[in-house]
Amino acid sequence: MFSINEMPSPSSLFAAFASITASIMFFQSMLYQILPEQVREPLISFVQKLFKSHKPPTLTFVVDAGNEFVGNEVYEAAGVYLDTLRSPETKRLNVRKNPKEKGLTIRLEDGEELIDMYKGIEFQWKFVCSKQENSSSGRRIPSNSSEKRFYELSFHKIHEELSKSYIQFVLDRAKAISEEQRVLKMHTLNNAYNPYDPTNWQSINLDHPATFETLAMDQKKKDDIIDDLDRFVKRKEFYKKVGRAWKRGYLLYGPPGTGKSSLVAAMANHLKFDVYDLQLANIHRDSELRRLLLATGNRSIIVIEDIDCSVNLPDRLHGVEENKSDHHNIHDKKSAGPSLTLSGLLNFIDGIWSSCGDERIIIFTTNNKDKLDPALLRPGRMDKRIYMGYCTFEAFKQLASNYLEISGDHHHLYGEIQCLLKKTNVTPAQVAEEFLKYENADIALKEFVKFLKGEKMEGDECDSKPDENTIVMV
Ligand SMILES: Nc1ncnc2c1ncn2[C@@H]1O[C@H](COP(=O)(O)OP(=O)(O)OP(=O)(O)O)[C@@H](O)[C@H]1O
Ligand SMILES: [Mg+2]
Repeated sequence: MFSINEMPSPSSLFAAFASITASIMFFQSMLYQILPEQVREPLISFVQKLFKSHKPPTLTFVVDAGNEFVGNEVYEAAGVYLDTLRSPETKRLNVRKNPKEKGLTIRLEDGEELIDMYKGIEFQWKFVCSKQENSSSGRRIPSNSSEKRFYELSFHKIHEELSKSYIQFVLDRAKAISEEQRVLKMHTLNNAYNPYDPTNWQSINLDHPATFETLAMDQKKKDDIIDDLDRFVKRKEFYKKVGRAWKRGYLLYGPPGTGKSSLVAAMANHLKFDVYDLQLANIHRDSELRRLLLATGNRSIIVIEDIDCSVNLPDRLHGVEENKSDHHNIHDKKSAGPSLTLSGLLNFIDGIWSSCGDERIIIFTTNNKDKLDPALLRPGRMDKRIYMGYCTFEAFKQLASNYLEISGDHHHLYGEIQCLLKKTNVTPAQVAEEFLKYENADIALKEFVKFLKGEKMEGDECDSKPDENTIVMV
């Protein structure tokens, strides 16, 4: 490039250096685009090793944990994301178990390094845990610790722009991973409920096994609910655009034992939302209701079970007047002042409170829809009403598959059972109860036929002769 007696100037040296660096980068991105995934990473890392002597200028971001008041999302995300990258060279990891979580939390230990490839470019992570000698130096140190923990993220200087999209990628991945690992919580009101204590919710892990797969319900209805939920969670921008609070109300109604509570659990498991079980009978005033609702987290389902009988809410129009006249409001007798009213509840459903949070689902359950105040059922309050009815043949087959491991539509008793179910009002809970009594599927079904005959209402007889060839089409 230069003749012997012609010394290169510093600027031409720098230009040559920059052009070599750019060529290497270009070569790497080309490799990234044209090579199949399996060989891409090893080849690129080989090329990088080849040029290792040619030390590129690096830029290092320090990602610290924040302080006790304001955390650092990038730090948290890095911990979660890096746990999914293991290098064969990793020697030490920090393992913890939070009593409230199911799994282990595994993080890098001091000095451990990892290399990640993003769009063909190398990003190097290092975890550092440094002891703080002098806590009066004015630097930010968590008050209960004399250690400073942080990650160093290093990369070639020319990739500063790309590093921002890489950090966004890490944040997004960590969010998705956390969602997968999320342990759902069931929040209930404290036993020693105190209306003046804002921390009245107590939580336990929600380990309800009900899922949409195991729920006995007609498939079309199930798909309709799943679609509705999925549409709701991905429409944040839409709700904002049309000026609506991002919430959805469901009313589940039907006889006892038809799966209303099971459906709530299936919804929570499907969406990975926490559940807040709001027992209205414990709440005395609208202000308490508001306080409790404000203390609920995002991505949650607020459930009010048996809305028709949990409280006797004063009528919306007569509200306080009725309380004063000592009508039949149970709360008013306990304390003076405005008690919990239907309008308080309606305000909350209408979303006045919802500016404080996102993604809330509100579910009311009842055995008697007709007893509800029509104001509760107005469109926009309860967006969807779902009837949970007596056991249909399709629901029965789902239960037979869950409890007796019978799959498909074939069993010589199915024809008779289908006929009997049409003439009987049995709930899925009763069917489940019968199935639990037997371990052998054939015996269970035979006994179940006897049970149905006992429950059967007057009407046509069903053919009780076993028919080996019955294939039931649904
Ligand atoms: N549709 C269903 N699918 C699967 N299991 C069901 C279904 N319905 C009821 N069960 C079984 O019966 C039990 C009781 O059902 P669940 O508590 O969901 O009924 P519910 O409609 O909420 O009753 P209630 O009106 O008394 O609150 C459940 O634990 C479950 O085992
Ligand atoms: Mg229930």
